[in-house]
Amino acid sequence: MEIIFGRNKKEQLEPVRARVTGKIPAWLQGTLLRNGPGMHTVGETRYNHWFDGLALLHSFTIRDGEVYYRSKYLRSDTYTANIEANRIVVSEFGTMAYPDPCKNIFSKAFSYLSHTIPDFTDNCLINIMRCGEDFYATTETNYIRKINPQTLETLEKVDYRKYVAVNLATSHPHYDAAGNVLNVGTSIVDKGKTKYVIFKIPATVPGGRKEGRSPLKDAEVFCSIAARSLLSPSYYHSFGVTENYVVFLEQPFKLDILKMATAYIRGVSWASCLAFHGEDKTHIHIIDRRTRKPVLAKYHTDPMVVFHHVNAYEEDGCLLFDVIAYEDGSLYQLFYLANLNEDFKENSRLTSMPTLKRFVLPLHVDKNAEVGSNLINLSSTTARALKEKDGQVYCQPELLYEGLELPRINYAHNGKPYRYVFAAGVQWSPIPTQIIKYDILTKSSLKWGEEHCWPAEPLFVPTPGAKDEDDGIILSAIVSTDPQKSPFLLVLDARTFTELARASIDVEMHLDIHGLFIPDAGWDLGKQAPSREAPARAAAGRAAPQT
Ligand SMILES: CC1=C(/C=C/C(C)=C/C=C/C(C)=C/C=O)C(C)(C)CCC1
Ligand SMILES: [Fe+2]
Repeated sequence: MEIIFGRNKKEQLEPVRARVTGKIPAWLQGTLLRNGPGMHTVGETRYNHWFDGLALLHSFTIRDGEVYYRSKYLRSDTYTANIEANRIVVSEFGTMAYPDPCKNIFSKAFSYLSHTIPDFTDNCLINIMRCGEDFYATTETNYIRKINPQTLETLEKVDYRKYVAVNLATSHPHYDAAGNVLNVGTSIVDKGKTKYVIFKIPATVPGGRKEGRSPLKDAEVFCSIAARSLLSPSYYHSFGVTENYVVFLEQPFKLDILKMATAYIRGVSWASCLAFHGEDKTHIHIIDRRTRKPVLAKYHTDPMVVFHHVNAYEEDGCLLFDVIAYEDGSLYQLFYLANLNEDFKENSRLTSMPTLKRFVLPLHVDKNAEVGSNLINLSSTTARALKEKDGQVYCQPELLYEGLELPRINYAHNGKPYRYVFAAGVQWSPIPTQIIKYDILTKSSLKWGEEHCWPAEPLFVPTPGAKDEDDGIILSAIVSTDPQKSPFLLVLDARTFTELARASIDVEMHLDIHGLFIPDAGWDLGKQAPSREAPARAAAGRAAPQT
């Protein structure tokens, strides 16, 4: 398992042409851009956790039935500092690092103090975010790194704190039809308050964006939600949106700020400051996007841990939202590299299965409804919302499917009624062994799987002009545990889940986390790729994409 997880991957700077078997649809032209950890040791030092690894970007450029692969380490400040020192000098999620090997007691004390309020890492290894014509590698701290999606070069370091007061922010933003970004971050003990801040980054600005001006300059706070506790805000990894509402879960998986403030002195990682509180509830916050204020009703459910929201929408006066839920916070424990070794099957057993759950909330709570009555009357679901004595609403979800993670949908249906969830299928371990298409309407599923194959998050790309929700293809980067088998990009027909093509790559590839597809039509050729050939010309010459 060392090969898949703990071993450092080589970057592939020159695009390599893949061996394509089957037929890639002619309309599929663009770049699949992905992010994930690639380097787990620096010099003699090693990271403890898989989420600590230095970000390795990789891309698959699909042009006229051919696929070109390349990869490059994100040149974050963290990467540069580590490489220069030839050891890990910046702390990550599961590894606390000590920059200066302190020579005397005074400098040691000073060094501790200057780290009480930590400057987090810019090792943006989780996802890719699009802001107008710009692309950023993202993690969950206050930093994002602009990248060139074509050459995978690292550009500016952006500190969210310069534009909105957040110390942490998700790497799963939402986009509206115009490309405006909506995201959530946590503002920790700022002017005596800890809050969750929902902010918007406009894709364009009136009069056009000036060359070199960061879209972040035009970011605005949309709304904020006071955290229930000043010193223990919830940890969250994503959120949901409908046409008129934002769904934010304040779950009992919490960061302990006092523990974080003393972590450096105590020699423990950020991960050790994160804990699940099974005795607490999960509070469901619903913000009206029109008034930018929380709705009056108070909703809650049992303690759970959600990393990924799938989708949310409104129907008949109700708000429905689907999430992948766990019964506790043990998932992140499974990714310690010490467990991801030969005894991996034993050490990485899921104690709580990731389950697709549907919650349904009444948007208006009838004052006259009886205490204990179910406020949901939708024939499509068994989810319930019970009125409580104090007027609060207790939500009981419908269990839809067990054993799936890394969910994706046809994003044209984001915030709207939808039917299909594309996800990675997991069984006994958090590592996906299948790709699943789950049909919420018929409660049936289709699967793709192959021996020794570990699929990445399956991404849906719609056929141009598609009318049906599943008219499109699924892209997933597959790594293999069999050293004889090359990694490949899999192209599935999203409707039937049959394989259309695979593009095998004869170079090393890493297991990634998240990413996005950039259709060629979406390129602003002038800005993004000054030296890039027009797609038609590149195709004619059957050349690898130019840099
Ligand atoms: C560095 C750092 C953090 C990093 C969290 C990370 C890196 C989470 C990764 C999650 C993934 C990959 C989930 C996959 O679905 C925290 C906890 C926000 C706290 C502050 C410092
Ligand atoms: Fe995620």
